[in-house]
Amino acid sequence: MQLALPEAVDKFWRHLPLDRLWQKLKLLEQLARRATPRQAIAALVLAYAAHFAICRVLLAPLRHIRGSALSRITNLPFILSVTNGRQLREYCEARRKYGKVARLGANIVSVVDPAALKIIYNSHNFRKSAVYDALDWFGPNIFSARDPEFHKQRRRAVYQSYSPAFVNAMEPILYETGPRALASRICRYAEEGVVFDIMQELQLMRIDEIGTTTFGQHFNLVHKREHPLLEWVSKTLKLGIVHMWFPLLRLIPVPQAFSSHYRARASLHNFVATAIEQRCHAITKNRDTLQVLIDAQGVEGERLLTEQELVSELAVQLVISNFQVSLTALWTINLLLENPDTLKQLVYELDHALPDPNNITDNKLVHLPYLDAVIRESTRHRPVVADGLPRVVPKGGCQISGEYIPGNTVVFVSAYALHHEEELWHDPETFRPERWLGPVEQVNEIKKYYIPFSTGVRSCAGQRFAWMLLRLTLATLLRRFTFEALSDQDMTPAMAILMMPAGGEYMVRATKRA
Ligand code: HEM
Repeated sequence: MQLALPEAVDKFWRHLPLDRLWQKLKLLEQLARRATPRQAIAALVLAYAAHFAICRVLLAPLRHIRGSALSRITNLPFILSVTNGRQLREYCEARRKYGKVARLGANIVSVVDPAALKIIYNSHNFRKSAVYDALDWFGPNIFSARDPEFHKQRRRAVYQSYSPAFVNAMEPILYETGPRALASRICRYAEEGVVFDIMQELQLMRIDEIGTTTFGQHFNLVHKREHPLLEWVSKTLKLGIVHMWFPLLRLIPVPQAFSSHYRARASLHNFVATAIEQRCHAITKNRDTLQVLIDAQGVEGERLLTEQELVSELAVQLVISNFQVSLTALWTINLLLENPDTLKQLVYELDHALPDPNNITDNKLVHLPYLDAVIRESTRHRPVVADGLPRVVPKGGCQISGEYIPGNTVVFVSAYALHHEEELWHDPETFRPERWLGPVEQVNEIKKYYIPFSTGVRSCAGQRFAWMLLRLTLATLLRRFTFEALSDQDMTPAMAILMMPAGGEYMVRATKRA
C-alpha cells in the first residue's frame, strides 16, 4: 500500500521513540557530569575515532575499491612501507590480491594496467601530488613543479640543455672525464688485485661527468676522491625522502638527528650558487649546461632564469640525475654478472664493433642491437625509478581500468609493478634481453608498457643523455675488463626514492682483458 507524503511524515513522527531517546540523552548527560576530566577526554577521543572510522569505511568515496582493511582507514601503513623501502612488493601483492586497481591508503590507489598510463600521465589534467613539494630544496624547479603553466615556462628554459645538438657536443668531454677516467682507476685496482665497490666508483664517475658537463669544473673525484660533493648530494637526497613522507618536519626547527643533513644541503646550495655567481662574472664562457641556462632567452630576448632559479634547477638535477644514471649502470653490471651467457654475447658484440678499446664513440654504439637490448632489459627488470609517480585525480573524478576514481584521489602506476606484471610479460622475473630482439610488432607492443623514464608530459627530459652515458660506460668497462662479484652480497632491490641494492654496495674484482 502506497502512503501520501503528509501521511508518511505523520506516521514517521508518531512512531519515533522520542521518549526513549530523551531518556538516553539524560542518562548520557548524567554520566558526563559524573565523569572525571580523563574519562571525558577518553570518551571524546573514542567518539571521534568512531566517527572517523564510519566516515572512512562506510561513507568514503573510495569504499568500492578493494584493499586491505587498514588501508580503508589510514595512509599510515603505506607511508611506513615506503619509508622502509618495502613498497614494491606491496604493489605486486595488491595487484594479485585485489586486481588492477587496488587501494593502498585512505586516498591512495595503485593501478597496474597499461591502459591507465595515457589517462594518468599523458596530460596536465592529473597534476603531480603534494609529495613533490619535498623536492623544492632551493625553490620550485622542473622536477617538483605541480602547476602546468609554471612547468611549461621552466621547460622552455631548461630543455635548451637537452637538445640533441647540445648532448652530442658534450660527448667528448663526458667520455674523457667519465668512463675513460673510471677505466684508468679500475686498471689500478686490477693491477693491485684490489676488491672495490663498483657502486661507489660509478657514483664518483657520474659526479665528475656532471662537474664538467654542467659546471665546467673537473673535480676528478674518481682519482682524488676528496671533494665532499658526493656526501652533500647523498644527504640532501636522504633529507628529501624524509620530507616527502613526513612533510610537517619541514616546518619545525632542525631536528638533531638531521642536523648534518641540513648542513650538507646548505653546502650544496653554496657550491651551486658560487659556481653560478663566478660564471656570471667570468670573461671566458664555457660551453656547458650552466652557460646554456644562463643564456636561455625568451622570445623578446629576456633572460628566462634568475640566479636563484638557476640554483634550484641545477641543484636538484645534480642530486637526482646523478643517482639515476649510476644506479642503472650498477644494476646492468650486476645482471650481466649473474647471467654469464648474456654477458658473453654482449662482449662478443662489443669486441667486433670496437676493435680499438681506446677509440670508443657513441656513434659506434648507438646501432648495436644487443647492447640496446641489454640496457632495455635491465631498465625493465630493475627500473631505478621503480615507485609509482603520484598524480592527483582532477575534480569530478574519472574512470580508470573499469573503476570510478573520485577527484582528489592520489593514483599511480609503478614502473616495477607494470614491468613485472605476468599478464603482460612472458616470464617477467627472468633477465632476458632477447625479448627486445623479436619481430618489430612484438617489440612495439611491449614498448607500450615499458616506462623506466616515465611517459607523457612529465617524462624524463634527459633520456638522450642517459642512454649515451649508459652505452659509453658499459662499452668502455666491458671492452677492457672482466669482472667477478664477491659471493653473498645482498642485491635485493630496496627503495630509497630510487631502487638500490639492499646491501648498499657491490664489491667486485676486475681483471684486465688481453
Ligand atoms: C637512467 C637514468 C635516468 C632515469 C631512469 C630517469 C628517469 C626519469 C623519470 C622516471 C622521470 C619522471 C619523474 C616524475 O614524474 O616524477 C624523470 C624526469 C626528469 N629527468 Fe630523468 N632519468 C634519468 C636520467 C636523467 C638525466 C641524465 C637527466 C639530465 C641530464 C634527467 C633529467 C630529467 C628531468 C629534467 C626530468 C623532469 C622532466 C619534467 O618534469 O618535465 N634525467 N626522469
